[in-house]
Amino acid sequence: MDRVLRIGLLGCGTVGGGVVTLLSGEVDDITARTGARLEVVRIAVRDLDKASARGLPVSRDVFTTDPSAVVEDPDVDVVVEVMGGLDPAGGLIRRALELGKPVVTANKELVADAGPELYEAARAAGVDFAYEAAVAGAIPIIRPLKESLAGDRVTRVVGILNGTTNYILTKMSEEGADYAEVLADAQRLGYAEADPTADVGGHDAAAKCAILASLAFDTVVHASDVFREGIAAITATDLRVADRLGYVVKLVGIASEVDDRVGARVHPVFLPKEHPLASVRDAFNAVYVEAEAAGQLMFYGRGAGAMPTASAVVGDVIDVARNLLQTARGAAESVHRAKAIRPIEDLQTQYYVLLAVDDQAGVLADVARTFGDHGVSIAQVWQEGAGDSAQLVLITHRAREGDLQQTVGALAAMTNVRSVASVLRVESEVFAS
Ligand SMILES: NC(=O)C1=CN([C@@H]2O[C@H](COP(=O)(O)OP(=O)(O)OC[C@H]3O[C@@H](n4cnc5c(N)ncnc54)[C@H](O)[C@@H]3O)[C@@H](O)[C@H]2O)C=CC1
Ligand SMILES: N[C@@H](CC=O)C(=O)O
Ligand code: NA
Repeated sequence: MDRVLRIGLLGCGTVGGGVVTLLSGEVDDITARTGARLEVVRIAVRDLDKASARGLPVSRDVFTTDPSAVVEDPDVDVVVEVMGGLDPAGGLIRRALELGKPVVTANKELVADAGPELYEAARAAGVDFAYEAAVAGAIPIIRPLKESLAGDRVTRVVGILNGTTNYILTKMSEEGADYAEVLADAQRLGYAEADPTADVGGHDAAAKCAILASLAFDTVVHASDVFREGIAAITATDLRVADRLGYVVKLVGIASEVDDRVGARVHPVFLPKEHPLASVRDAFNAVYVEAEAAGQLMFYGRGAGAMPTASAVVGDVIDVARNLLQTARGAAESVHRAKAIRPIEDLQTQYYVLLAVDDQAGVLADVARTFGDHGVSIAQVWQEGAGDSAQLVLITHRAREGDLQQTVGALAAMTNVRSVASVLRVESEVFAS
């Protein structure tokens, strides 16, 4: 008879539902691969009636509204956390590890906040803590960074790390879709976080960027160390200008190490249409890794949605279950070394600046002088519209972010500049460090 390993799920929303579906649909294959039958025996949810009404292939008495009961249940061998948020998820995971139960999570917010403490708790308990689903959904990227590339020196990681925003930007630029309507679609399709401001504000991508930077550079980078801008301010004009100049607008996360300092940033960029990341559309994600010996690698796939995310979660469940059967642990995170965070002001890249201006003689000269006064050189400039809707579009040469920020401050204070409507970084084919 097959050995049975019993799974306790914390949360059964988009991802949890996918996990239950996957585990119950491929029983024979999963049993063969694991060496044990995996059975979901307890599931914590907020609303019992809502959970039962979903028609998932589990009996009603599996559900509870008490997540602690799942963790504490002696019948639960492996805990899968797919409820999200810092609390109570963090405390529940700590307790599960303390009880010697391996944990699988999809919670990037928590891993970016408390990852090192949780890895340490898992190490002390001699069990696994796995989080492949937390970054870029279905795409295997945690395991490649932690294991496959352990012999190499990663220098840079660039990723489209949020499906919701990539979906929104794709629909806005290709179909002229309305921002609010596409965001509602992304929510309906199960891509968005419970609070979608985490997606559009760049917080979700910043958490993922922090996790990738920590793994790539053997250090601890928290989400708060990641410079962050979201996509809420992107306009149809920005998308049109980008297109005209041969770019697409993408929200990217970029982590790099230069001279023992780690830079980590998430913001929208103008990306050349021929860059491999430019063709990553809809809710797809991609992570582009540069390593000294391996050269360039690109990982591509679905970064959000029930089944793609469940694929990564169940892969981890099988991994930790195999280890549990052998009373072994999988690869641990490397020992962290303290590294300074590189301030965004030190970044050097090109910029696109859109200004609403008074349509009068001399304004262009005044604007150009302001750029020049701060050491920022202009590569291209033209006027769009006239009268009350006059706008100046400027593309700079490579400049220091600190100088650009000062330029923007000075522009905003000019009497003939009505507003600084947009400022976006322009990345050439080789990303700036
Ligand atoms: N939706 C997606 O495409 C992806 C989501 N994730 C992550 O997976 C996790 C879950 O996301 P979703 O399934 O989309 O969220 P969701 O909001 O659809 O589901 C959350 C579930 O947890 C339950 N829950 C939350 N707090 C609870 C509490 N205190 N007590 C009992 N039950 C509680 C809810 O009732 C619900 O069943 C999050 O950490 C998210 O960031 C990761 C990758 C992709
Ligand atoms: N809300 C996230 C889900 C996966 O992490 C996204 O849109 O990418
Ligand atoms: Na992943």
